[in-house]
Amino acid sequence: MHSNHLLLEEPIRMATILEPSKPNFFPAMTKIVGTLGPRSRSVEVISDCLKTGMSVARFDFSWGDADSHQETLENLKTAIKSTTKLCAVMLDTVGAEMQVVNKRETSITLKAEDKVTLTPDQGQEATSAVLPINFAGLAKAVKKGDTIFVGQYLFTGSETTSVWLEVGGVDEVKGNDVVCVTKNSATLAGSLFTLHASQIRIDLPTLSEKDKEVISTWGVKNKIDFLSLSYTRHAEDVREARDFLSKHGDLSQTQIFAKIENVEGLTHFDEILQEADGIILSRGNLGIDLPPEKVFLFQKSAVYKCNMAGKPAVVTRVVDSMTDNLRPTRAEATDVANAVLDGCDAILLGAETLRGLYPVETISTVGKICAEAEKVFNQDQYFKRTVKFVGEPMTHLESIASSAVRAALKVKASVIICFTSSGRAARLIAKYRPTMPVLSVVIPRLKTNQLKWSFSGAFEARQSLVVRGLFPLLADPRHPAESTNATNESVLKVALDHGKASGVIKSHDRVVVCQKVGDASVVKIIELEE
Ligand SMILES: Nc1ncnc2c1ncn2[C@@H]1O[C@H](COP(=O)(O)OP(=O)(O)O)[C@@H](O)[C@H]1O
Ligand SMILES: C=C(OP(=O)(O)O)C(=O)O
Ligand SMILES: [K+]
Ligand SMILES: [Mg+2]
Repeated sequence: MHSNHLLLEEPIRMATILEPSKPNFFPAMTKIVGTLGPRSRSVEVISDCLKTGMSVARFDFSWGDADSHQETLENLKTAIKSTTKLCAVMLDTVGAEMQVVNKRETSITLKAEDKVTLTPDQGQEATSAVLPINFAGLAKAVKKGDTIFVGQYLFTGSETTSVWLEVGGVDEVKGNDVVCVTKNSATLAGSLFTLHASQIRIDLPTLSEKDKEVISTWGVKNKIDFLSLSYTRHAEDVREARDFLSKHGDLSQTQIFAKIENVEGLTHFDEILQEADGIILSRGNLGIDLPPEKVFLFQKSAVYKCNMAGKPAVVTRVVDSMTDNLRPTRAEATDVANAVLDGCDAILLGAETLRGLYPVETISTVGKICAEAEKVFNQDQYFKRTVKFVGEPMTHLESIASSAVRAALKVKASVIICFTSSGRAARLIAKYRPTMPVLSVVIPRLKTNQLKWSFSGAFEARQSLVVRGLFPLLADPRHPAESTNATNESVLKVALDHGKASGVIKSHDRVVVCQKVGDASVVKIIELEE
């Protein structure tokens, strides 16, 4: 992989573009989050998704009930066991999402220039003249000329099932109803339609009552690794969610990924990033809230800020057209590569895996594009920029982490092995974007919550599955966290054996190891014999 590293900033021979890539033991360093749903819930399909490279499964509670999501999760567990591929679980909230209430799930045809009334009266039937919605405050939030978008859940933008509406005049806002003019003809079809009013403050809580209920039941039961906090608009939203999680046992360890889905979230990005464990650039919704010509600017600056903060950045909605097609458009294929070059950690697939015809092929295609882009990622420039940003004096751990990456590059190591308990050291290494994989060896710690003793480590290992370049390995709890030379050596041997078995480490390879010896953090370079 790193042996045939090209630099885009240098003239490359065009013919080298066509050279087939060497197969890797893993599909890509960039991670893939797959939304599981009707097309991706059998053990067979999920197993194939895992084998192809999905490392986080997203359960989106905007649709479906807890029982069906539970069934899918049980299938995921079976698939994890049989494939021996690790996968983290992400619960995605409904949040401040406006939805059309269409109980009978009939399809509704709307014609351009016709009028349609949005009403909070959920007792009414959805027809081409009236669309009942789940939010009473719309009439107060919008004004004449505002734009409202209605699309199928996980709308791709290219289907014919979404409409743009324009809010009519003052006289057209009647009580809580909003009369709009339809701007294009379309047939709304699908099980759920979501509504998006452009650049408007929607006075709905970020954690809805349903979200709280789902987190405290489904979330607790399944010890979710990540909470994907839809429509995060302020840092306070993250603090409230954190506070809620902390009252639910194991969920105090759940990481919160703030989803930036509208201009309000974008405006408060810096403070949200400080509070959150990671960011999801929710380009589906944000992409219709922002003028199209501004979307890339948000992406580039948000990913940069996440990188400098050492927090994972997840980009959504990359290959919508693969929902119904085996090949992405050239624009989409280029977009995936650009997200990797921008520095993202993971790609989140929505409709493609949830209801698409080719969930496995999509993961495979996206993984291959990511791997190609990683080969030309300008690591040198990135590394220097990051060191400069951090400034001096660095914390000891940051200095150790960046030195490990530098040493690994200089000696052309095939992997970096990092011992960690909290996951902090491994994340810091990943922050410097080494070109080689990082095996993060998570050493369990014995902990107590006053009621019982248990081992830490499982959350920490799974949570690294969203970080670019990190490949976790959960050490046997019999290896105590208090490192002595003897335990360090025996754990290192396990990690090396694992690396050799999976093909990432070969004889005579150099390996950089980051570990504590006594009280001192050290970076050592070892050269393997046979
Ligand atoms: N059990 C362990 N054995 C050896 N070294 C460790 C262990 N846990 C962490 N380290 C090393 O200690 C330093 C601090 O890492 P960090 O991930 O912050 O550890 P912790 O989670 O224990 O605070 C790093 O150099 C890391 O590689
Ligand atoms: C992933 C997104 O959100 P949702 O949870 O609605 O799919 C998005 O808007 O890109
Ligand atoms: K959602
Ligand atoms: Mg969204």
